[in-house]
Amino acid sequence: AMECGMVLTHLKVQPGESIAVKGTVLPDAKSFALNMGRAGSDLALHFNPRFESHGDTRIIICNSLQGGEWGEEQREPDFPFQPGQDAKIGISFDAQELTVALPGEQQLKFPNRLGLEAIEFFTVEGDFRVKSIKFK
Ligand SMILES: CCCO[C@@H]1O[C@H](CO)[C@@H](O[C@@H]2O[C@H](CO)[C@H](O)[C@H](OCc3cn(Cc4ccccc4)nn3)[C@H]2O)[C@H](O)[C@H]1NC(C)=O
Repeated sequence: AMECGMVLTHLKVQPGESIAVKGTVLPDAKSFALNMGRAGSDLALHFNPRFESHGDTRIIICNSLQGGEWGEEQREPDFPFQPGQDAKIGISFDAQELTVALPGEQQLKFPNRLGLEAIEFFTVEGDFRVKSIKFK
C-alpha cells in the first residue's frame, strides 16, 4: 500500500529492546497500522486497530506479511483505543513472539513467524498522529 505515514528504515532493534510510540488517534479514526519487520513486503507484525474498516468494528487485526503474502490473521476484540485520545504503544520481541504493550496495561502477543532477529523497518500508517518515538 502507498506509505502515507512515517517510515523508518535501517533500524537495528534487537530482541529485548523496545520501541515506544506515543501519539494521538484522529477524532474521525477509521483505522491505523503499525508495521514492523525487515521491509514493506516482509513484516513480522502488521498491527492494525480498526475502528470501522473492512466491515470490522473496534477490533485489532494482527498479521504477518512474507514475500508480499498475508499470513493468518489474529483478531483481538479487547480494544483499548478511543478516537481523539492519546495512546502509547510499546513493542518488543524475542525469537518466539512479538509483544505489544497497549493502553490500560493490556498486552498482546503475536508469534514471530519470520524468525525476525532485528526490527529494521518500522512504519505508521492511517489515522494515528505520531508525537514521539523512543528506542530503549
Ligand atoms: C471475509 C473474507 C475476506 O477476508 C478479508 O480479507 C481482507 C483482504 O485480505 C482483509 O483485509 C486485509 O487485512 C490485512 C491484514 O490481514 C491488512 O490489514 C490489509 O490492509 C493492508 C493495507 C495497509 N494499508 C495502509 C493503511 C493502513 C491503515 C490505515 C490506512 C492505510 N492499506 N492497506 C487488509 O486489506 C480482511 O481483514 C479480511 N476480513 C476477515 C474477516 O477475515
